[in-house]
Amino acid sequence: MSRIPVYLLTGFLGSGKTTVLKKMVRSIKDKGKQPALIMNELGSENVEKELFEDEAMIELLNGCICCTIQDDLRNELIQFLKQNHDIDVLLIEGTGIANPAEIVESLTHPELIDQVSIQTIIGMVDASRYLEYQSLFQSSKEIRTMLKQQITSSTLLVVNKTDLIDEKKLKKVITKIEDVKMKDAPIVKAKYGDVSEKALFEKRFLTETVPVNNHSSHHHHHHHTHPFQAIKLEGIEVIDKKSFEEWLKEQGSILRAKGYIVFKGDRQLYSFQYATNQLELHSIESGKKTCIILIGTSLDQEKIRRSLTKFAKQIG
Ligand SMILES: Nc1nc2c(ncn2[C@@H]2O[C@H](COP(=O)(O)OP(=O)(O)OP(=O)(O)O)[C@@H](O)[C@H]2O)c(=O)[nH]1
Repeated sequence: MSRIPVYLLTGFLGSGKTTVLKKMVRSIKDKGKQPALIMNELGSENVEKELFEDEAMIELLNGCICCTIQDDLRNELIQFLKQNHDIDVLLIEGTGIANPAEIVESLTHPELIDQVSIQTIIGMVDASRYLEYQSLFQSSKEIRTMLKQQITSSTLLVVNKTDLIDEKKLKKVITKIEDVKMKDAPIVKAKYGDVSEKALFEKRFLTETVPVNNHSSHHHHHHHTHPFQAIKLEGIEVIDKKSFEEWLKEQGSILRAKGYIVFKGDRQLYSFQYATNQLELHSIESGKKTCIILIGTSLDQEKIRRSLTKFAKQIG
């Protein structure tokens, strides 16, 4: 099944997300394709809804995708994709305070990862307020943390509202962003979100499914840079628990792992969560296929597949 391309837009309140979203909707429609939008508002009403009257839309109200309604996003999206087969592209705008990593989290859930393909995470930055938001005296720790999370998980950074500041201040803003952003994520300057289509739509996130028992050599070499990746490994029958933990820790560039596994000598199916070097296991009813989903930067899928093959018993 082919995955539906997904574009994520993130950025602090008022940074210009909706401005860019409108532009993206227009260019998708100009190509004769059908976009759908997911807009997430903190309040109980989405005031921007009327701007996108013609588009299929899921509204997630009364909460931020990143905290209270992550499960909602996943479930709504699963339902939505079942019912709307004519959608070509999905655009997701988080609230101004969403952490995009949490949206990536929902989209790479085992139930959803085969249906969607994140293309890029566009981080909007309000250049005219950035220094103020970073200032210890003028903002709060929460705001600084939020901005940092948004910038570190974006695969393209749009420094917007450059019309409101001078060249010197802009340079300072860009230097600060360069200090925290993902290595391969480019920075583009913009006024009213006037970023080229090429920059906005370029694929900068890779989602792949890799069968562990695939011994044939038709593995593709990706020459493009993908600063961010999600790899789904499938076809694993049982795995040795101790080796699995060690293996996860050895994969330095993994930010997050999850999936369903069965351990050697234990027929129980587990859902596992791995973050900040900690493995959490929850036994679940059988009925799900085993898989391991890895999210990280510069992952070498062939190396990962080979090292996993060493200690995992495979299906087929
Ligand atoms: N001066 C200036 N204003 C801009 C620019 N980009 C957007 N704006 C204006 O800033 C306001 C906020 O822009 P939006 O695109 O709604 O920002 P947003 O990130 O969606 O805002 P939230 O919904 O609060 O999260 C609007 O009035 C825009 O017209 C820019 O580059 N320069």
